[in-house]
This record gives sequence, structure tokens and C-alpha cells, in this order.
Amino acid sequence: MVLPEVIRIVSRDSPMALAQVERARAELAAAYPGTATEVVPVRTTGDRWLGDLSLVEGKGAFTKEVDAALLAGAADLAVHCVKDIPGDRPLAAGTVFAGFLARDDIRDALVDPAGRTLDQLPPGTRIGTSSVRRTAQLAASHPHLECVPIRGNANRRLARMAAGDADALLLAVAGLERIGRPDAVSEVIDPDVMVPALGAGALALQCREGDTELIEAVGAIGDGDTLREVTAERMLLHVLQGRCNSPIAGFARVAREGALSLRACVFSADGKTILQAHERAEPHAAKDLGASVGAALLRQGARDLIDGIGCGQSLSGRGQSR
Ligand SMILES: NCc1[nH]cc(CCC(=O)O)c1CC(=O)O
Repeated sequence: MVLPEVIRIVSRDSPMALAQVERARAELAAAYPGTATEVVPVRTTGDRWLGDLSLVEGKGAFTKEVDAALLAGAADLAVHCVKDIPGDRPLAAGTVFAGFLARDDIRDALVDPAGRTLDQLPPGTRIGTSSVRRTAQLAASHPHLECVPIRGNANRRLARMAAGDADALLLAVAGLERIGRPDAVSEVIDPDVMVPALGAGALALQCREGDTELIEAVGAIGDGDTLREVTAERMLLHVLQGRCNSPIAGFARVAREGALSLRACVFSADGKTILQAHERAEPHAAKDLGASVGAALLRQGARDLIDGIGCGQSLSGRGQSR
């Protein structure tokens, strides 16, 4: 296997994204001590535009420029958060997943400066989030709390909360850990209360499809269980044709004995309707599992719920779609 002298790694330029790149660099350095790496940071549409994401192509807003740099040869490897990669369209033509780093925590966190839990927050507390998934679930579990739209990277959201734009935040545990702010977590929210985003905690390693030796080398630092879990989750998202602001949540897990499970939900915007499906399969059947859970949710009416929240449409006044 012949590797380039330097592997150029492209990523968004937020502090969280750059911390993710450093993890990939460390794992590549451990596996290939003789190969250097360097970072190619790019500012994406989603990072520049702080309005309603669904007005700028939604989740593709965080990947388009990264994919373009990879395809233009300005970089050799791209690192993405899996949950930022659109689920309703194929990966950028000419690129492939080489692997996924071992998954971090998939759960959401409450960030309350007073250290309270969701159950301890008084009625009317303003929770900063633009996630349809979080807004719908909070409407179901804690209808007395108010979601207020907030955009921007995690560091900016923490600053906006400190400035008084929100009383508390919902953020990913993994994201807070990556930016060195695990101290900000006041509650790690049980996945039964706040089902995580598909792809949460997982980092994708993407190469150009023709770079077979680099794909092999990068694949060697990938994690097999994360590959199986992400494969099931992304097949589910494909079957549901989930978009930037779809009220879809779920997670796959490889159990100790190796069996793969996938649990997923689709919500109405107000959280009053919750469709659920939970199935198991053999580890090699990740795609079939994702397709089967997706079909089960579609049979329950998921299509109408997903299409009922069009891109750019606000959520029953409870927060900005994302
Ligand atoms: N998965 C990480 C990710 N993907 C998109 C954003 C920014 C979210 C926004 O701009 O609203 C973030 C958080 C971060 O970079 O700190």
C-alpha cells in the first residue's frame, strides 16, 4: 500500500469540526507513523448562513464545499459528522465512504447554566434549538418548555445563551466533548426521552472513489460496529427520504453478542403523533434492517408526517425548522 507523503484532510472550519479532524489525524498518525497530515479548513454555506437552513438546501449546506474541495483535488480525505450528510440523496458523485471512526456518545445534552435537568426547568424556560427532531420531542415530553430558534456552531450557541438569547440549550454530548466543554452538560438526556439523530456521534471518512490505496489505508482506522450501525441508519434515512428538517430520530446498536438493533421514530411537528419501530437483525444485514424499519414507519404513515413539514416551514410557532 503506497500512501501520499502528506494526506490533506478537508473539513468545515468550526472548532468542533477541526477537533474532529485532529482525532482523525491522531488515528492516522498512530496507524501510519511515516505519513504526515495537514488540514484544509473550508467555510460552508451552513456556516455562513445563520438563517433557516432549509432555505439553503438544509443539511447539504454543511457538506457541499467540503465535497467540492475533495473532488477538486485540494484535499485527499474529508471528515464529516454523519448527521450532517444528506440522507435523501447519494453521497457526492465520485466519492465513497472509506470508513467511520469509532462512535462517540450518541445522546443529546441539556446545557443549563444553573445545572438543572429538563424536569427541573420551570414552565416557559426558553430552550435554544433549531432541530425539528428536538423540538417535536420536547413538545411531547415537556410541553411547558419553549423552544426558541438558534443557529450557529456550538461555541456560538453557548455564547448566545450567555448573552441571554436562550435560557438553556440542547446540544450533542459528543459535540460538547469535542470542543472541550463537557462541563457545560447539566443533563445527559435518556434516549427514551430524546431519541438521538440518525448518525449521531459518528464521524465519516470520505475519499475520492478512485483512490483505492488511500481508501484501504483509511478504512483500516475505521470501526466495524460503527460501520454496521451507520449503514442501517443511513438506509433507514434513504427509505424515508429524510431531509434537512425531517422529524426523524433513531439509532442502531451492535449488541455484545453481535446482533444489530435499530430503533427509530417519526414525529408530527407538535409531538402529538409519534410513530415508532424497533427491529433486530444479524450484523451482516444492516441495510436490510434499515430498509425494514423504514418500511414499518412508512406503513404507519411516516410519509405524511415527513412531507407535512416542508423545507422552510416553521414548526407550530415553537421554533425554526432546520
Ligand atoms: N455536527 C456538527 C455540526 N454540524 C453543523 C453545525 C453547525 C450547526 C448550525 O450552524 O446551526 C455543527 C455544530 C458545530 O460545528 O459546532
